[in-house]
Amino acid sequence: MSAAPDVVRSAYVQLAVTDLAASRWFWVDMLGMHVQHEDEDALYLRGSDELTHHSVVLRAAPVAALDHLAYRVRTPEDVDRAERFFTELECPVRRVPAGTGTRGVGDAVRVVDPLGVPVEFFHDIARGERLIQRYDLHRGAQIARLDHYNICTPDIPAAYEYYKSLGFGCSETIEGDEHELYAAWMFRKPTVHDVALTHGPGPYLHHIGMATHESHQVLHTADVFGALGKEHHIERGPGRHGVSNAFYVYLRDPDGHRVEVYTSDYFTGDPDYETHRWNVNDDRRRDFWGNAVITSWYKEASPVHDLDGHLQPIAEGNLDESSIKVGADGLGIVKPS
Ligand SMILES: O=S(=O)(O)c1ccc(O)c(O)c1
Ligand SMILES: [Fe+2]
Repeated sequence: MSAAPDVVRSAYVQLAVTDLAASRWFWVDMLGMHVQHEDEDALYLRGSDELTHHSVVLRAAPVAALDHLAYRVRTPEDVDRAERFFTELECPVRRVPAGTGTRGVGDAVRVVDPLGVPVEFFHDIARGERLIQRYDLHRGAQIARLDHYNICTPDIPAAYEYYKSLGFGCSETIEGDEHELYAAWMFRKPTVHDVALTHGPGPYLHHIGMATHESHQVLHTADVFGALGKEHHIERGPGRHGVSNAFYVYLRDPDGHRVEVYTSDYFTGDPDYETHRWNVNDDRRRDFWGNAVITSWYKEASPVHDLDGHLQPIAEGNLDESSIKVGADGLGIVKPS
């Protein structure tokens, strides 16, 4: 097997959205992301800490879905490595030469990975103005940066092994009494995760985690949605996660794409970092204060495209979660209350 590409971090997401103006209100006016470029077809957005062209691309389309996730790799040669690695896995692979793909991004390769998720690997990307201390431009949720992706997949052990083969570490897991794996948080950058794997029917994009610097920004975000009578965009929280220890609120954008405003997780960069393991019956794992998790958080997620923009077929999860009450993990069967 050829060497895996050296992934640096989760870098940007491209979402298909059905109303660019409504999306602009949510992602720019409410979340406070900065517009790097916009035209009638798409918005290119980034957080205040981000020095590269964008971390979120919203593309006008008739159906809402994930176009692709994107990982930045360490060198241009790692784009070639990615092409070889996924070709050997017999995944759909497409080279996207500079200037033919996403605005601002150089030479890239797009694949449908073994989990059925469309993913781009790139190195070269245009730079943007340094906004870290442009406090005059920091607004809304004051999003600093893209932090992670959460994907729903029917076979967590297989997904875990796949991401391990890409060199990802594992910060935390949720496991059953017999150590069956319900969820795993995997990282390349030294924080809790670049990607989280959640058991259930898939492939789906469960959410995009966007980081702010402080928990008061999470609370303020919820207050502003409430003040505007837009509280229906708030799905879960604010609260404190067990896994990751982050403070969070989950929002749904106008198309239902789930966005987590997330802050205060922790460093995972030591070479001997050990995975922290939660039991699926510990009610503090998803919300450290034991608050139940709303059913929609388990049952709803964004469909994903293949490399030609067609929706991917969905496979059912392979773990029976019927014995676990709501607030467990994955997209479990919800027992009537
Ligand atoms: O709900 S969990 O505590 O499992 C959790 C932890 C970290 C996340 O980013 C997340 O979305 C969910
Ligand atoms: Fe998250």
